[in-house]
Amino acid sequence: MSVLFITGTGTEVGKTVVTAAVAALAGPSVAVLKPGQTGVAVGEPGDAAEVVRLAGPHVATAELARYPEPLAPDTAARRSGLPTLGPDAVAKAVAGLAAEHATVLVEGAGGLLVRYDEQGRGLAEMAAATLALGVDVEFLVVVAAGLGTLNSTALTLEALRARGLRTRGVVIGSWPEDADLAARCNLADLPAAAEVPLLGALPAGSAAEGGAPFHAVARASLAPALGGAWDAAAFAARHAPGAHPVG
Ligand SMILES: Nc1ncnc2c1ncn2[C@@H]1O[C@H](COP(=O)(O)OP(=O)(O)OP(=O)(O)O)[C@@H](O)[C@H]1O
Ligand SMILES: C[C@H](N)[C@H](N)CCCCCC(=O)O
Ligand SMILES: [Mg+2]
Repeated sequence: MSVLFITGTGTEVGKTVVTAAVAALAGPSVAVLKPGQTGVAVGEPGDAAEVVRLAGPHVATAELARYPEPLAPDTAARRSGLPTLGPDAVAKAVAGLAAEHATVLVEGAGGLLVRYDEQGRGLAEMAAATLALGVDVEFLVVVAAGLGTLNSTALTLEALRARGLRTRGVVIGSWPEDADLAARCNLADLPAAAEVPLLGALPAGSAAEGGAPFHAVARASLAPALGGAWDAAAFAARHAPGAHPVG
């Protein structure tokens, strides 16, 4: 059983798409938990539904709190009068899912230090509470492709290390079709900035179609089993200007 907390260097960086890609490759026993969903009304599809659309109906999903306004969970809870979500409730939910599924993916809202409750606790505290229950946890950090990502990635990894939290690697959430010089250099420089491996890059547009096409893109875009090295040079060659990439 493996539990991966999926965070990012910010919001809209591609965490949901990467969560779906990891779920697509995780085999039949996989669950995705979105502890706090914001900006989505009751009954509307949120990130968990998007993962199922992309990865398939076999993915079990759960969500613990939902707030209508597209804000940080703590802010959205305060403005709506709905209860905040604390790390212990999330840890219990993760442990329950981990007892039933070989792979559990937990997608945060926004970046790592986004606050979910009045004490300012968030995904890092949720992971620590899960570890305290005896469930091993690693992080996957979803990062941007272009100029600026080296700093935001290094800051996020520094914050994880300062909290004693382990990171499996980083993944570029959306690789642009017309990658510029900075993006292409970042393929080589991200591992040094992050001090963990670059495990893949999801081409922009990957979320257009779910099911088999998405599974093919996920297979072509992520290191097998998110372990070992990922061939960034081959990826760059496949996505070089004028190339006709497959995934
Ligand atoms: N590789 C990709 N291919 C296609 N669309 C993408 C890709 N990455 C991100 N997007 C699109 O960009 C938007 C933001 O992506 P996503 O929802 O994954 O961000 P997020 O980091 O999960 O945001 P949040 O903090 O709200 O959870 C979505 O509309 C998504 O479809
Ligand atoms: C609404 C959005 N899509 C996310 N769910 C919430 C992102 C909160 C980001 C807070 C911040 O870092 O300023
Ligand atoms: Mg998301």
